[in-house]
Amino acid sequence: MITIGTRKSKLAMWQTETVASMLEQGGLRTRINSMETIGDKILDRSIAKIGSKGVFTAELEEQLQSGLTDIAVHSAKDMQSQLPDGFTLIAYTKREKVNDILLSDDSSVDIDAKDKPLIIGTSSVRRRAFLRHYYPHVQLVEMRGNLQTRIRKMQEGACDALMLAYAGVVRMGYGDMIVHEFGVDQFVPPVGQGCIAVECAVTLAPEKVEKIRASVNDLQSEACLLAERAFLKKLEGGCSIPAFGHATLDGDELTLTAGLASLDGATIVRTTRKGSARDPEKLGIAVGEYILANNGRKMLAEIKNLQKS
Ligand SMILES: NCc1[nH]cc(CCC(=O)O)c1CC(=O)O
Repeated sequence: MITIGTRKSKLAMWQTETVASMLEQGGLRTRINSMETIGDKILDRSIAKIGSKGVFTAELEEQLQSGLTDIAVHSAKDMQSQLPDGFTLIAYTKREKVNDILLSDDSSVDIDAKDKPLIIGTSSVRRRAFLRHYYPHVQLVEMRGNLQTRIRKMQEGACDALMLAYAGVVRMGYGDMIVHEFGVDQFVPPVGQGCIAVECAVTLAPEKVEKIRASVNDLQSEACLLAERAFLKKLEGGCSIPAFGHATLDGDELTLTAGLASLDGATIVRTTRKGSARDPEKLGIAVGEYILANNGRKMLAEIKNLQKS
């Protein structure tokens, strides 16, 4: 029996049920133990302001630590690059499409019509920075809460469209409200987008770890995610900084595009590099070092300063 901890949100439950059914197909019995975390309860402040460290994960990790659960299922994107001591990610699912999209009730929404006013709801610092950079005519409003809440706020008039990850929107069944897909060349996705990650305590029995990996882990996703996460760790970042990183795999060759934007979108530093899939972290670290050395370190200090105020 594998006991799975998860947040209660619809997306978290969808992801957890997906992983549970992969485990069941691998011949393992499962039980789901869902809970509401601090991050789910605080909806009136942006995550960057609450302090992103573990607001969605700390309580799930307590359950892993105590042995109440064997694994926790998360959106890989929401995981800090440096997990607390004693925890590790052991499996990554095959990825959904990784790009961002615009969601709206109004199919006439056209972000490229630069003479038409457009209000977009998002609280992601990366999406805000990219929008300011590539679409300065767009007006931005803060938008938190789960997908269903955000759609309701949009329908009540808070904004014309929401900017979201394709993966979450399609998983929740709102694919028919997509009015625009952003290309990953300009809007480089955040580290981990579209992938589900399995976390456990380092004390979990190795036989269980192996069985879980055998039914859930996708080796290509894993190579990409290890490179992306090594990059983010080099920047000491999580989802509260406007960093981005997207790896793809072709045979044995990994390609990582990653970088950092300033909060106002005025400056974007990025690079693309190739490396071996046999050592994904080496590529992630090299790209992180390059970004830090090429204005990234200074930009990070400025970002942290602005977020304090
Ligand atoms: N930060 C919330 C979150 N975490 C994962 C997803 C979408 C699915 C994914 O990328 O795995 C979302 C919503 C969004 O960013 O639109």
